[in-house]
Amino acid sequence: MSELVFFCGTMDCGKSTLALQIEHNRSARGLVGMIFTRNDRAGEGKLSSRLGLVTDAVEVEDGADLYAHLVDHLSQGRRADYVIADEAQFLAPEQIDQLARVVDDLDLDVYAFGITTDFRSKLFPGSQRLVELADRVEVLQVEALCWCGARATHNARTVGGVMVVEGAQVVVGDVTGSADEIGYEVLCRRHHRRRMTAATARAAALSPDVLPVSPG
Ligand SMILES: Nc1ncnc2c1ncn2[C@@H]1O[C@H](COP(=O)(O)OP(=O)(O)O)[C@@H](O)[C@H]1O
Ligand SMILES: Cc1cn([C@H]2C[C@H](O)[C@@H](COP(=O)(O)O)O2)c(=O)[nH]c1=O
Repeated sequence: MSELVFFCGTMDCGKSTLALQIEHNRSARGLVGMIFTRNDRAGEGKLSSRLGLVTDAVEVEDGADLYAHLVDHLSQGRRADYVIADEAQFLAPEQIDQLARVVDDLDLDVYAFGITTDFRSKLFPGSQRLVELADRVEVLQVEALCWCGARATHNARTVGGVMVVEGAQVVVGDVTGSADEIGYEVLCRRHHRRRMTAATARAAALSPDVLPVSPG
């Protein structure tokens, strides 16, 4: 029985790496995948991981019908034995419904990868629909860590290392942004709630206000 599986986690927890491994293992056995992505940091039509691996993919445009894309592809006599959709948080809810239809009507496994929540800890609409429709939701086991050492569960957006809570839901970026750029940092819930990033925690620790005062 084919499945719609949603592999999720914070940024930088290895989702794209796992997508590339699934692709590698299946193609090594002669299977052919249809790979979708949207807004990958490596550019249009790419699925990339921070480990340096990258593969070509179909860039999903606004309004694209993913079910129709598969039907067209197959009716031209071309193969697709399974489907991978990376950065699935950026897909529209209707596109997730189309992926579920690919599973049910075309009998193909669909593996979707994405972050569940945005920088304000609100669900992305595409991820919400995946949680609603997936046969299985798998949280990645290679956990990213907060600066405090706890498991990171939330994604913070930063400007100059300071967490921001205003702005558009979608801003493509990385966890290694330079100081004055918009970037991201993964945090535990406690530090996300307190808006305490690695930079602000370091600054607080260096502040004279929190240095121990010697008596006398
Ligand atoms: N230099 C490195 N050596 C070993 N592992 C690395 C290195 N750089 C990144 N990684 C691993 O890659 C993970 C990020 O993988 P990636 O697939 O790009 O994440 P995601 O798609 O979830 O954002 C990191 O959590 C880490 O485990
Ligand atoms: C939290 C958050 C993230 N994004 C963007 C930033 C990256 O381009 C992707 C996540 O990619 P990854 O492979 O999982 O690291 O999402 C965003 O647009 N809005 C957000 O709130």
